[in-house]
Amino acid sequence: MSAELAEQVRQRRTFAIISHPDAGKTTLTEKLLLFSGAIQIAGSVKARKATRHATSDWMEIEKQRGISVASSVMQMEYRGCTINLLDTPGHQDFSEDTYRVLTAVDAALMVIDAANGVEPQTRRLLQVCRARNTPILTFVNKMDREVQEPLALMDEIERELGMTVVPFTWPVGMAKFFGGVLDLRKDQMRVFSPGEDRVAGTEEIVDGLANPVLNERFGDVYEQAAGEIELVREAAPAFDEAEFLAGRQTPMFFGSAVNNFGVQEVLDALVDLAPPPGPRPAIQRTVEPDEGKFTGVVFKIQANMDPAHRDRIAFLRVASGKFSRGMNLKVVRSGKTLRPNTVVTFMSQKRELLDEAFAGDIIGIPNHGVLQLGDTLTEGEALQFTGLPFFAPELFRSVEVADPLKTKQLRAGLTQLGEEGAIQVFRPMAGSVLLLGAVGQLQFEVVAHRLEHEYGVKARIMPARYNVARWVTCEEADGGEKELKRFIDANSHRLALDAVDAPTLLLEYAGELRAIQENWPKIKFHALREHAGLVFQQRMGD
Ligand SMILES: Nc1nc2c(ncn2[C@@H]2O[C@H](COP(=O)(O)OP(=O)(O)OP(=O)(O)O)[C@@H](O)[C@H]2O)c(=O)[nH]1
Repeated sequence: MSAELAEQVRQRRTFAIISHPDAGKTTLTEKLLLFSGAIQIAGSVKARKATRHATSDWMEIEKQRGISVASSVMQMEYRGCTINLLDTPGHQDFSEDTYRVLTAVDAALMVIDAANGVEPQTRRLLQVCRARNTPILTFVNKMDREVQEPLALMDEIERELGMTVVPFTWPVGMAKFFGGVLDLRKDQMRVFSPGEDRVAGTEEIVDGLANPVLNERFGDVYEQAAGEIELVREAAPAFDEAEFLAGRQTPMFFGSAVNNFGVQEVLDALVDLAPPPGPRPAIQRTVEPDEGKFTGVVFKIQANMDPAHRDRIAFLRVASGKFSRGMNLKVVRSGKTLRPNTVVTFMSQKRELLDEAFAGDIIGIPNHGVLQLGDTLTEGEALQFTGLPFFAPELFRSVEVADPLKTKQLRAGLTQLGEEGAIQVFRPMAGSVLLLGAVGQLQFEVVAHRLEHEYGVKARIMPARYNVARWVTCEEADGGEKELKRFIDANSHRLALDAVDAPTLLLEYAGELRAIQENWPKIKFHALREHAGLVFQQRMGD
């Protein structure tokens, strides 16, 4: 069994695709799936695009929710590997969700629009990848358009994202003079021909980067590319696997997703360079992927489209061992046992019933609230995986029901939406009005809409005076619980409890924080907390 398991793990790649909206993530995803033969026509990937023309933002989100259950995780087979591809929501208001998706992958594919270079959302996402040392592959897209010079792009990525860039391919020209890419490793040029429906692997290949044919055929743009390559070869370091795996060095590829050009190289790089599932830290110990026993962690919860059923899908990353349908799983937090029979996988864009899954795979477990974000599932062992982040909200609202008789429904609805990670809910220690905290404005609209349609509660969402939240803790050496209680007693008027009862300081101005920190040097203030009240020390700024 363990030899089989080790082999299954070795053949797995699990990665997220990240970019600023409109860089071509959807298009690239679709082409990757086409290449691997996972789909004939990337139906649901295309469908996602159609929703973009919806009239209002939250309606769009509503529609996307349904589609994205199917399209947010995709599995494909390529060159003997099982590749799990996780999509990340493009809208920055939903970046918390994206951050959590990034905890479930072993690598990330960054798509850059060659005209726009590094954009704000790329920067934010990269910060999270860097904090976790996630290896990153870079695809520079839209070379068929008027774009930035490749040297300038390379420089920008290095400077802005703090990684060394190692080009694996180099473009010859751009826009209508885009001739193709020089493959620096295979010593050949792949010639570009436009066409959305171009079949994989049919491009013309000319051997030898210095082949005189290239100069004759492409003239100036070839000469320029050859000159740039010389510069790059002198300046850029050689590819170093350890640096790549540590997230400090990124292989860079050029292409045009819409023209199906340069996509196969990316898929090959995922197989050849991206790492298989590795060990994952839990509070109690480190878990190896090829351990015999199953363990997994819930990193995303998504409500299903059918509000009448209220079922939700918990997305679980298998951290170790093998999952088989019908096996008993212990939810470590609650001690409850689950025996999921209708676990789904996401092969070929359809939710299919799944019989088995291995470390690295993503499985979906429909449930009615038994599973929460961050939950660890095991065959019995008491284990809690760490690392699922919750960010201190930056926007706050108070929430009340129009009809006081619906108070119970409001609380129930908010509890579920909070567990799903759609919003953060705080109960102030003084007073009874609930507070909502979000990272993006759109989250409030979605919550109001869903409260009404899924829970039958018309909620009044009103301005709140807070702008800053910090989770507070105190280490044992600094007085621990006792000192924390002293702090809480003295500040209860500006403290609230979050969904897992972690005490949180709420402030109107960031400036107040400094004064409080000075007065309470033994208390730690955190902008990021992990599931189960554990805390990251690190500040993840903008
Ligand atoms: N010219 C050109 N256009 C492209 C290329 N790849 C994608 N596009 C276009 O760029 C636009 C955005 O592409 P998408 O794939 O929808 O971008 P996205 O990153 O998924 O966007 P979000 O879903 O908003 O995150 C679409 O109109 C694509 O047709 C390319 O290689 N060349």
